[in-house]
Amino acid sequence: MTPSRRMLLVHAHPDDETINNGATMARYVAEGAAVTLLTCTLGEEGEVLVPELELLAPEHADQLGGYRIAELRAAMEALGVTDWRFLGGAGRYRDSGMMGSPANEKPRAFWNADLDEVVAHAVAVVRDVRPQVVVTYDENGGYGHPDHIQAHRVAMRAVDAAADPAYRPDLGDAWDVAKVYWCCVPRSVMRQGIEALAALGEDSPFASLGEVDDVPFAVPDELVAAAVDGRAHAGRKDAAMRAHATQITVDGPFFALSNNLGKEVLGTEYYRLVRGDRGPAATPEGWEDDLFAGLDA
Ligand SMILES: CC(=O)N[C@H]1[C@@H](O[C@@H]2[C@H](O)[C@H](O)[C@@H](O)[C@H](O)[C@H]2O)O[C@H](CO)[C@@H](O)[C@@H]1O
Ligand SMILES: [Zn+2]
Repeated sequence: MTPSRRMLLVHAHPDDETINNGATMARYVAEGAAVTLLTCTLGEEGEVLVPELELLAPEHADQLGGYRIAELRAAMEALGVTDWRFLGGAGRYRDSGMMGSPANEKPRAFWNADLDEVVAHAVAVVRDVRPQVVVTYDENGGYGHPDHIQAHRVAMRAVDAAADPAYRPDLGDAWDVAKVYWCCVPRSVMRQGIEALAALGEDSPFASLGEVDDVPFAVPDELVAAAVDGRAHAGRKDAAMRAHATQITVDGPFFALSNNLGKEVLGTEYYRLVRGDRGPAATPEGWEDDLFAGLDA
């Protein structure tokens, strides 16, 4: 029987889901909600942090995408997520590389995809899953990665199109998503994380994140709508991060990507509400503590 509470997360690469929403996903799975992950690319253009796997990189054997499918499978097992899909099927859209990199020009790059085609693939998933809640990135993709920006565009257009009965009825009955959230980190929380990193001292394996204002996905606290306390599931998030070993180094409560920018493995994850009605204030800051708050799901 399909759970009454259903959420869909739209992400660009394998690892984004865990970094941004790993604790949230694990919590809602544990609470019996249906959690579906839609990943837009295989992450073929990523760097490789595991020395013995470095020949998988795009400039060598170009096999990283396939390998990251296995990493994603292990991460989903760690979080308890059983419904995870690739947009248009595994391998349809290629990781576009960082903004301005030569990979942006590759013909199959997600950044160059025909948006109408991509949105149709996404609408098919929305109308199949029928989520009350959709989670994706803000309009800058969090930090300006082209695939994140494209994933944001596809998700937002798919939410609108899926609700329109006149749009592609062959893709399923219209479905109106009740609430749409964008991932974020409150500036106040980011500031605490930077101070925690600094306290590790110069010999920390994780470089500091710099100043709060330098962190593009840190937003003023007043823009935040929800804080999901997933600390009871932080162990699952930690295991899922470790599953993405080619992309993420985890050391205790901190993790870093290949640019060594360290962040704290946050058990509490934060969201901006951009569609739908905000549920009742449930935290000292006046935020929701449940993405399904206010819904009779
Ligand atoms: C978290 C995320 O979106 N990772 C992307 C990103 O990876 C970055 C990229 O390899 C960059 O060169 C590094 O300096 C940085 O540390 C990485 O986070 O871009 C990759 C290429 O598009 C992508 O595969 C990866 O998932
Ligand atoms: Zn990404």
